[in-house]
Amino acid sequence: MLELRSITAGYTRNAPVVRDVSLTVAPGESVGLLGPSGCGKSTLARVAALLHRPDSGTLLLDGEPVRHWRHRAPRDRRTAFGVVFQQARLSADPRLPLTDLIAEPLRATGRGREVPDRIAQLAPVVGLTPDLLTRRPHEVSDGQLQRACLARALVLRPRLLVCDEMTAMLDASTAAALVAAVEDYRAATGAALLAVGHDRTLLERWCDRTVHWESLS
Ligand SMILES: Nc1ncnc2c1ncn2[C@@H]1O[C@H](COP(=O)(O)OP(=O)(O)OP(=O)(O)O)[C@@H](O)[C@H]1O
Repeated sequence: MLELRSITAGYTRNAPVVRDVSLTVAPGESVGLLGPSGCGKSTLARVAALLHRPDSGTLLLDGEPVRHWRHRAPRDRRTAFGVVFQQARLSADPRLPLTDLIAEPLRATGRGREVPDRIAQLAPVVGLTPDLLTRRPHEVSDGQLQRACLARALVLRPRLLVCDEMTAMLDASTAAALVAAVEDYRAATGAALLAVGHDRTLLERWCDRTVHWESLS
């Protein structure tokens, strides 16, 4: 469903951090992307999730080339992806109670009426109790906030999840709970997964196949 062909991307012209990288994620497949810190994994993950426009190369989604990234991408393409980042605090609006944080994508796509039902479905899936849902990010732990960020990523029922070091800041039991929540969602929906990280043991246990950064270009 997702094919990255010869992607070159970066933040300044003439100094790309991703050079000529190719990677495919088949429908329903889970792919682990392993590599050392700073090699460009997150940048590639952002390109894959349509959050960062590459300098060159082609991204095919369901065989169709993607021509627009970020807010210019058509809504049905943007909402095909659910993304979870490493640092929940950087990706969570500090003013919003967790329930509104999770509901953000529904409201942004004019589906606010679905909020109560989706919150009721997702809170137990990610292990958030009702008392936590009314708290703001500064009133919960990193692990609890990451649970909310995972629920937010799932709320529109994406066909592809991109988890960028989702568990890197978490203790082992929270990490295992979040991986289990992702796998339950994938088993129920057939969604695909691109999981980025540097923990070989975790990625090899979690994913159908794990590819090393150096083998991609
Ligand atoms: N917004 C940005 N502006 C400029 N340079 C950036 C930006 N984000 C990342 N970089 C640089 O791009 C390179 C690749 O970063 P990236 O975050 O993609 O690597 P990574 O493999 O995900 O690293 P880590 O495992 O440490 O998260 C690094 O040298 C980093 O300093």
